[in-house]
Amino acid sequence: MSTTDPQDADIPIIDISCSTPDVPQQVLSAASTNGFLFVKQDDSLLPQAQIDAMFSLAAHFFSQSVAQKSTHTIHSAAAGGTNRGWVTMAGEALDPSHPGDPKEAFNISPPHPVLQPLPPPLSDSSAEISKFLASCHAICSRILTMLGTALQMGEKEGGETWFVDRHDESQGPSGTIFRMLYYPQTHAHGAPSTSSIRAGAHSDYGSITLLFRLPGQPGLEILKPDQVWAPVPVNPSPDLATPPILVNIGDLLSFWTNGMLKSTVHRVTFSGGEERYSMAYFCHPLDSARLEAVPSEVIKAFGHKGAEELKSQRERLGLGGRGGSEVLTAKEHLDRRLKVTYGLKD
Ligand SMILES: O=C(O)CCC(=O)C(=O)O
Ligand SMILES: [Fe+2]
Repeated sequence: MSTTDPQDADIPIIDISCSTPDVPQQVLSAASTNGFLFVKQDDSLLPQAQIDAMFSLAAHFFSQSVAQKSTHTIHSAAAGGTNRGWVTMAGEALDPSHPGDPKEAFNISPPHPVLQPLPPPLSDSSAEISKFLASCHAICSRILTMLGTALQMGEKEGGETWFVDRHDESQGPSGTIFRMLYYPQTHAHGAPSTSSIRAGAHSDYGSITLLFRLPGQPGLEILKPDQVWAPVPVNPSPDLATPPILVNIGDLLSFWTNGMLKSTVHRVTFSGGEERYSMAYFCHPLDSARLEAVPSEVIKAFGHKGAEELKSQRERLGLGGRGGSEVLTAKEHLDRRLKVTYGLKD
């Protein structure tokens, strides 16, 4: 696999704050081409100051000692349980066929109704974190509604809010998780400096992901259909004062749409001494949501064109053993993925 010119990622920038009728169609088109789109940053969606504040908070947290960070180790009771808390260097492998990723993370789930226990300095900013998560969810809901509109979801079955209804956090628990990510200087932290892979090749587990990155800290690449890795620029347009939010489709929306929406494989790669921060909001449906085909004429017309891709995706994710067609719930699906990522035993 080779790497090509940045333009090759071919990801459109869409202004979802404007509600002209063509916007849902643009979102669907991007979601079913590369599975990636840039959402133009707009303070009415999420003030830039809030994004900046979260990055500062993350930098402060990760700068602490291992002893300070490990009081809230991932999956521990102190951190609020499964998939919450601090992931140490190489503590997970997004591509399980490779060693652990040389990065750290801190996972925060949305308040139910209060936030999980947090260590300093995150604990001093609970209100800001909750506000940020709520804004992220509102952006995801807007995109999910647009997808419902463009897919012409059956009115009798719920219409354009079909997806949003299944992501209504007031109705129960979900796998939604916000991750602060830190990719330290590899040579300074004893990680393997020979590899430039900082987050192994993977597709995201949930419905949609919002990714926040910093100017001057590239590294994300997507795998194009011709098996070429294409870099995704942090800011794709000189006209934009701040980087847009990168949105990508996860496995669940791909399953849900018979493979019409693309859950594209991506990775983070960069070599050498630089450190890098990013933040990802992984939006998941309610745990109880069933991953069955959705009531959409558009998906029906798409038919089984995505079947091959979906089959290989199921195999890649180790889901083939259930006959390939058994309907999973969102929670069953997520539990399987987390087990593989963290190397958890039954
Ligand atoms: O750090 C990044 O830019 C992307 C990370 C990512 O793809 C993930 O954590 O799922
Ligand atoms: Fe990802």
